[in-house]
Amino acid sequence: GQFGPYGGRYMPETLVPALDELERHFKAALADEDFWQAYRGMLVDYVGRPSPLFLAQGVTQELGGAQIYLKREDLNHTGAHKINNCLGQILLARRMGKRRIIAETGAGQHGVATATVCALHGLQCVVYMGAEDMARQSVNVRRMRMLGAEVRVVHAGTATLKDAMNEALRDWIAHPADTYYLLGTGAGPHPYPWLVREFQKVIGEETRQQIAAKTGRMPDAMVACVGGGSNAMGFFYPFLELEDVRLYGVEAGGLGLASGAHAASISAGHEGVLHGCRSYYLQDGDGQIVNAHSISAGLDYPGVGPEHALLHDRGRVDYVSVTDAQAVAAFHWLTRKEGILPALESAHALAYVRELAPRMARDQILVVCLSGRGDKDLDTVTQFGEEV
Ligand SMILES: CC/C=C(/N=C/c1c(COP(=O)(O)O)cnc(C)c1O)C(=O)O
Repeated sequence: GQFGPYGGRYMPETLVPALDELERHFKAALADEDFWQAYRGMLVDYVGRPSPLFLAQGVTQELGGAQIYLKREDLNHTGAHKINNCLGQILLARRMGKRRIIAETGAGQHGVATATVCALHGLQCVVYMGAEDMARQSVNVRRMRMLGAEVRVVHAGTATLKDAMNEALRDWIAHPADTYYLLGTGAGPHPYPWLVREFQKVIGEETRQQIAAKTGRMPDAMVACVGGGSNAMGFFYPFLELEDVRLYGVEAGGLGLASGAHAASISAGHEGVLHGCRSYYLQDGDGQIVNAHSISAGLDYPGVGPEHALLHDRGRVDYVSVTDAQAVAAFHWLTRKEGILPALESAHALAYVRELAPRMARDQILVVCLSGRGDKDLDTVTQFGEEV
């Protein structure tokens, strides 16, 4: 694999030419300064980068510990970090002459970002989305369709992200020549985990420059939520070499790890293969993938990217989890304290910040990746409150 024993491309033979073609074009793009100039230009002029690094004084005072900075990926165009990856991959798709773009989505943020770059470039867009996720992220379904994408409902399995990814891969296997699969997280067959990290590391590169400019130092701790792992990996990657910077990846603890209803692939899973990639997955004794659960559609996936699996084994990143209830509480907390509505996915990172910050000294620095905005989650959060 590309990440120690993890990664690889465990896919049907019919996809090998498409994966080889993608890797060849990505390597050529990596060496093409014009490609990166075009990509970086769009990040500034279209996405609105650099995203702010905001010192959240309200929550810092309340918790009485570390200085808490928020990396505001929620302020990007389309409302999350997903656009960073989509802008890079759509330029690749054009280099490859592909006119039909497909994607999977769970929270709908990746789906909206894919539909956005397809509208921008006049390309056909098909997004696969589980029926469960279409219901709980309905505002994003409407945005995708308004942007001209065809949203295809997936009823199989739990009708969530894993099932949407199954259908997207089946589509690609059936149309490898004319179709580009715009994969939305740091998972899937090689070269996707590497490629997505390269298009998300701008988050961490900006953070490193911003925190140095604001404080003259590096952070003592960084926190990000982990679904497939792309916002966390993009955020952490430029800091991996700085051993004194503690890194925390927060998985979805759902109804609690003991309940079995969660999506904590590293905390409660083990090595296996899914969607073409060797990594950590939630599996039963026979190696069958078990259903994941999370209140947040974007974390509701029974696996994690291979680079996180390696960083876990090496002990470079601590992987923790918080429950649905803790995430919802953190959603209300940031909203009422800082006037910022976080995505439920990002609220998992914030819930862990509430535990970690008080354990740190006042002169220490904690940075958290606010991966997206919470407009899409208002109904979910309201309904959760009624159930309690
Ligand atoms: C690609 C499937 C995941 C999706 N979203 C995942 C997500 C995540 C988790 O995905 P990763 O960063 O890749 O772990 C975190 N924050 C927000 C705002 C998200 O929307 C999506 O479909 O929008």
